[in-house]
Order: sequence, then structure tokens, then C-alpha cells
Amino acid sequence: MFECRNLTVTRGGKPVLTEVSLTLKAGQFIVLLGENGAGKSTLLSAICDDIPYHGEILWRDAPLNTMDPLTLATQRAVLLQHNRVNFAFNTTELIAMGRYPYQESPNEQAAVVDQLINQLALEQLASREVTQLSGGEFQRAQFARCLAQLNAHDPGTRNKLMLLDEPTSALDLHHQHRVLSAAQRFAHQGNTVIAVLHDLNLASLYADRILLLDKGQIRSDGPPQDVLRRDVLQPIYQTGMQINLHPGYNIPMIFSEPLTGAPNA
Ligand SMILES: Nc1ncnc2c1ncn2[C@@H]1O[C@H](COP(=O)(O)OP(=O)(O)OP(=O)(O)O)[C@@H](O)[C@H]1O
Repeated sequence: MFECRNLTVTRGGKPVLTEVSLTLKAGQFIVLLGENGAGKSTLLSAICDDIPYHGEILWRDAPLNTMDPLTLATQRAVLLQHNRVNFAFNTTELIAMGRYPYQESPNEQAAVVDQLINQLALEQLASREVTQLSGGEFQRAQFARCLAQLNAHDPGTRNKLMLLDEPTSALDLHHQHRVLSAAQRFAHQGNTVIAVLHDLNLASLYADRILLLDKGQIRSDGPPQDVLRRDVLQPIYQTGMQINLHPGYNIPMIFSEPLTGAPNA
């Protein structure tokens, strides 16, 4: 169980999160939505203890920031929004960094890393320097590193926390689904995954629960059918939209409208 109590963050003298309280159960894939500047990355940064905040963040009933760093490294992984690196490691070595907190032989480490390379279709990139990867290739490698860090290859892994800030922002359609399917599977194993997304339809397809942030507060919280409603979304996104059910899955799909009022106008 993961809990934020009255989380308040001020940045540059302005309130960015105001009294945010939420409780998250293990086993759910939670999507954080909201307009630019709503406070989504700030919420993840506070959970990572990267910025000062007021309030409490509890995990397994204890303050998250009191957990010892080595244990924390095996229990929580983070994919940041802007995390390009300038070192000359290759993709395999980057993913293997997720294994540093574990005591294991080089063969054991290689087996885990190979499995993730295969799962995320990174074979062609395994020996390429990460500085030479495209934005999407690098994002997939970093996601694989998060899975490695949390022992996601082991179906018995439970009660871990994965924080993903826009993990699909640079990905093509196929890899969006590949990454979100892997993240959802990991959550449904009995872990907690919080992912910031901007694509409302991907949120609908994958989220068990959506938190919609607006100006530093949670405006709506629930399953996709409760949050992805025109009366909830339109005031926030200031964009015309129709919402219909997906013909295959009976979940909301958002059809947004051009600001000009007609396509190609
Ligand atoms: N280091 C900082 N100093 C001052 N203000 C900041 C800082 N970082 C973020 N902010 C402000 O805090 C607010 C929330 O930013 P945050 O990055 O959390 O938004 P977000 O919801 O993740 O947005 P986006 O969808 O654009 O990534 C914004 O108004 C932003 O300008």
C-alpha cells in the first residue's frame, strides 16, 4: 500500500501541488493525466524525495524516505522524463545498471538482461552506445533498466513501486503497446505502477485507475469510464471532443476536434 497525505509542494514561490492525498493499492496500473504544468512530474519527484515537500509519503506504512538506499534501489524504480545521459555505455550495460543492487554472478545478471532485451525487442541495439540511440530506442532501454531493477522477470515479484514519467512519449505505436503491456503486466503481478501519460486513449486502454491532476489538485479519480468523460475533460483540456465506446473493449475512446472546427481547414 502506498499513501500520500496532504502533499504540498511550492516551486519558484508558487504552489504546484496543494494538499494532495491518495492511497494506492498494489496490483494496479495507475495513470496520471493532466494538462502541461498540472503538477504530474512534481508529484513523481516528491515521491522520489528529489524535491522538498510538506505532508507525508508512506509506503508499506512507513515514511518512504526512511527506507535505506540499497533496499530502496531494489524496491522502487523511476523512469524520468528528461534523462538523456552522456556516458559511453552500451544498451546492455545500461540495462545491467538496474542489477547493481543485487548480489548475483555475471552469468545470472546476463540472463536477466538478455531476457529483457528480448522482451523489449532491443537485440539490434544491445551493443550500441546509448548516446547514439534515438529518443524512442533510449526510452525503451531505460524502461528495460527499470524492469531489471525491480526483478520484473520473476513472476513472484510483489509489492514494488515503478514510477514512469511519460514512458511512451517518444515511442511508435507498436512500442507504446509493448511498453505499456509490460508495465501493466508487472502491476497486475502485485506491484504498483504509476505512469504519467498524455495520450487519453492509451490511458483508457491500460489504466485500472486514472488520477486527473489540475493545477496541483486531483480533480477526478477512478476507473477510465468515470474519469474519461466529456464534462470532466473538456474544461481541463479546452478542446472539443466526442467520446464513444471502443467497439472491441467497451471502454471510452476520445475523438478530439481541431480548433479550426473542421479537419484540414
Ligand atoms: N524547478 C522548478 N522551478 C520553478 N517552477 C517549476 C520547476 N519545475 C516545475 N515548475 C513549475 O511547476 C509546475 C508543475 O510542473 P510539472 O513539471 O510538475 O508539470 P507536469 O504536469 O509534469 O507538466 P508537463 O505535462 O508539461 O510535463 C509548472 O508550472 C512548472 O512551470
